[in-house]
Amino acid sequence: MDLEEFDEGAREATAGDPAVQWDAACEVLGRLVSKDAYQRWFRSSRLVGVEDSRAVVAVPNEIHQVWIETNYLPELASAVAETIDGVREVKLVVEDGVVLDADPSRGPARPAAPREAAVVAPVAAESFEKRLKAAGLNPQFTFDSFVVGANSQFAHAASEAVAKRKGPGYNPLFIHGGPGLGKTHLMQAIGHEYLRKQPGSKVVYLTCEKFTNEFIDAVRKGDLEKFRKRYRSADVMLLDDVQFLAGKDRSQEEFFHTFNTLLDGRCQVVLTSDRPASEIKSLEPRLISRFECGLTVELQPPVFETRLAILGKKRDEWKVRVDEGIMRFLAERIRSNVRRLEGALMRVATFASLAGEHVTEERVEHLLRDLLREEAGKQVTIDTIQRAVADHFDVRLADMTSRRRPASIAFPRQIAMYLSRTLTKGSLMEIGEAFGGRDHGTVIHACKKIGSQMESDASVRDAIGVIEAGLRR
Ligand SMILES: Nc1ncnc2c1ncn2[C@@H]1O[C@H](COP(=O)(O)OP(=O)(O)OP(=O)(O)O)[C@@H](O)[C@H]1O
Repeated sequence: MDLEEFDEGAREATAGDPAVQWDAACEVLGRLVSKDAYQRWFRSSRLVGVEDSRAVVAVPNEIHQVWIETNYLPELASAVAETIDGVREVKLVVEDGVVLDADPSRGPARPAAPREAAVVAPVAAESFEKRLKAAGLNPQFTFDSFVVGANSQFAHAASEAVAKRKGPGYNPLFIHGGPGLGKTHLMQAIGHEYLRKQPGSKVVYLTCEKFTNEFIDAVRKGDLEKFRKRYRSADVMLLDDVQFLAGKDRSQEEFFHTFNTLLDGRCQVVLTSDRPASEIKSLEPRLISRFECGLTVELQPPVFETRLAILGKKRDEWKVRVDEGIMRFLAERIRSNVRRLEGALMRVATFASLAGEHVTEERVEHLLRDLLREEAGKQVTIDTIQRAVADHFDVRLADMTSRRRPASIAFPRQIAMYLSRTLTKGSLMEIGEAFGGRDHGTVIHACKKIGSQMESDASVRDAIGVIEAGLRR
């Protein structure tokens, strides 16, 4: 059937008037997309009709078709499904010879016969929110709500590339970093984007703890087949906190097979962990190498400007009022964990609204004393580095500052100097002073030596990685 025939057939088959139905759909659409997006992309579109539970929407040209298909299909589908009885799919077709008119003052665009079949989008009866919920996703965790800083630039770009299927071999994508730094947020943003662009895709988010518990349950009930089917048929699998697999041999075995099936079936897998795969204790080597065969990215703690931007974003999202000065105070004092930063903002905002008074820094200091004390304990100082390094190499803390020179002591001391230089703001003089009054030349020499050993010797790299991860936890 050609589309002109379809046009006629559809009109007859539809009980309602397409123009009236389109108006109703547009009313809903206007709430789902921005005013600007509505004017630009939908005002010159029209409903041709409905046939066999498929709504046919004509758009002025291919640019509209591609743009709507890529960016607004779920919203269009929801609006149409909500307002027209029995609609299960939306099809976009391109009008022939329509005048493209995005200016609302010029009246409605002139409809013409649809020319070309474009895309068929299945409309789930449920809303987008329901689909997010079914996938286990938090609706707030999107790319839009994620503030990108130097600490997260690479991880963010990789996640976007995966979501847009632009990465060549980013499978699996392995995101690691300390607690509360946005790993779950980024991972779920990928799932969110997939569902938005491909409403029919099966996105599964779950924590490794849940995976393990369900697996144990399935074994107990003799229900393994159902368990396998559920997870092995996903298009996108988002698995949070894989460090939880450490030491759980049977779960690792099952996970290994699930993982292989997913990758073989071209499912996109995204994993998060609080440390690099190679540092997860008691994790089978074959799993480590599987985890590392795609792309590994790290989230670092954000710098002051990024922390302030995150606070600004949350303040806007939550529509709360907190002074700029207090925001700066929070960004300055809470450095290691964005979740903690958010919690502090929420506490201050709640206090301000309940007490109805101007919140001073002294008041905030009192209000957040437990949190600020914990945070102060988290900060990496030359002292904490010396302790961590002495602990790791099993030497006495006093040897960090002593004059003793055997390699078994000089080497850890040089590593501690290197870490002090890279992880603290201490000057060469201050660092030298903290290591038993050594001069800045000694510190430079230690940093150069360890820096070049890091490049050539994997065991030095590993040792430093382990100490660093411990310091950040
Ligand atoms: N760059 C960011 N921009 C906006 N919000 C952020 C950012 N980073 C983290 N957050 C917020 O901080 C909170 C904690 O983030 P998330 O749960 O993703 O951390 P995580 O790294 O998975 O932590 P954990 O390892 O403890 O599970 C979330 O509410 C998230 O939205």
